[in-house]
Amino acid sequence: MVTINCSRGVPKITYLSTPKITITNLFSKRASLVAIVAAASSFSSMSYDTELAAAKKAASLAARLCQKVQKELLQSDVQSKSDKSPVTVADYGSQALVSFVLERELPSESFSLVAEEDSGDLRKESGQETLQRITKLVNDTLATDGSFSVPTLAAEDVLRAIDCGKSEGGSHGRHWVLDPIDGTKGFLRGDQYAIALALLDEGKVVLGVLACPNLPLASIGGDSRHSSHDEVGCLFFAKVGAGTYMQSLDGSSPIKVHVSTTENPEEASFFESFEAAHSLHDLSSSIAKKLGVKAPPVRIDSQAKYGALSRGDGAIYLRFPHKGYREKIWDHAAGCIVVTEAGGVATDAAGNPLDFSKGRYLDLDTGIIVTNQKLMPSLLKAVRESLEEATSSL
Ligand SMILES: Nc1ncnc2c1ncn2[C@@H]1O[C@H](COP(=O)(O)O)[C@@H](O)[C@H]1OP(=O)(O)O
Ligand SMILES: [Mg+2]
Ligand SMILES: [Mg+2]
Ligand SMILES: [Mg+2]
Repeated sequence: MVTINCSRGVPKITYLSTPKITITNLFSKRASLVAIVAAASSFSSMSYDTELAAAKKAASLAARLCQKVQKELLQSDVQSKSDKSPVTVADYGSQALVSFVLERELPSESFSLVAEEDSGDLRKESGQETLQRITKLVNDTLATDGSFSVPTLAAEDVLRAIDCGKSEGGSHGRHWVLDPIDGTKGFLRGDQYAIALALLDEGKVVLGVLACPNLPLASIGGDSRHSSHDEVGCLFFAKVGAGTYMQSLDGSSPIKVHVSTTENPEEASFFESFEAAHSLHDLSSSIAKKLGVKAPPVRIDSQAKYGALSRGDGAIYLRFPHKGYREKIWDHAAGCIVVTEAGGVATDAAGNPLDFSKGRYLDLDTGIIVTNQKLMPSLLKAVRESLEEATSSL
């Protein structure tokens, strides 16, 4: 529902849930007309087509920047953040680029971005050389897209674009959610990583885009053989109620994708983090064994796992971070809609849906599990039993 409140002649529009328009305290006929036109145009944009096009463009350009850096990776491009996790010129450059492109492409919308990186270290004396390199990378990448007739961005513009990502998100209004490089450790190893961008509207994920520059276009499922000749670079995108599509980052026609429909755990393979520090591999293998999964785990970095799952490369994703780790919304928002619109289910270890409306962090029980609708009940049972066994053996 859209409510228009024109108490002082200025129409204020609030979205509620069902498609009905109410106009309260109208001041004049003119005000009411303005209000109805504004509501109708805002309402029609609820198809999120413009936002999706902008998100695809932003993530594809960011992927281009990241690919360039990964090819030329220099030791000086890697810094350590205060939590000791790595950050590269590509993480910063990707965030600046996505922030800049979204604002440019959607000038009529108020812009709120919840993103991983901030410019603190780049504003220090020691960060100046890195900042110059990032600024050049962003400008060079923008120049590869003919549609930006912008003058060259200055270092200060880049810092400002990065810092747009400080929003707290929440359950009201619209917020973009960005991980500029998800799986930085995979990126540094030359393996999988993703640029993950989603839009929250009133606390719900309404669209998501995952750019996975190193993911083969062909299946990476259990039995698939890979060769260095495999074509790589996938762009997954999903819109609420409209399904999930995949195209190549080079711009092939999108194809609709679906999760695996297997009901038989013996046929199901499962994904988990490459990094043992990110997820408890022993717990996953105990769950898989209980469930009857025969294939060994497929270990890859980043939300590329959600993308691979959405096209049926495997049937299950298990993620159990070590005690004390708090999951951030940018690590799951895009992946979650990509997999759910492809027919999958993503919950915490207790079976609760993931709630992206609580700010920058996800507030969840123990871990994240993803599979198809048919396997979910038996997966939840196996998770519960394995968690009970793990607790009783402490
Ligand atoms: N100690 C940790 N435990 C769990 N996840 C982590 C940890 N440190 C970083 N991450 C985040 O986990 C995600 C990668 O997960 P995966 O193991 O599935 O590749 C990334 O978002 C990564 O952040 P980042 O975005 O900085 O790379
Ligand atoms: Mg990081
Ligand atoms: Mg991440
Ligand atoms: Mg990241």
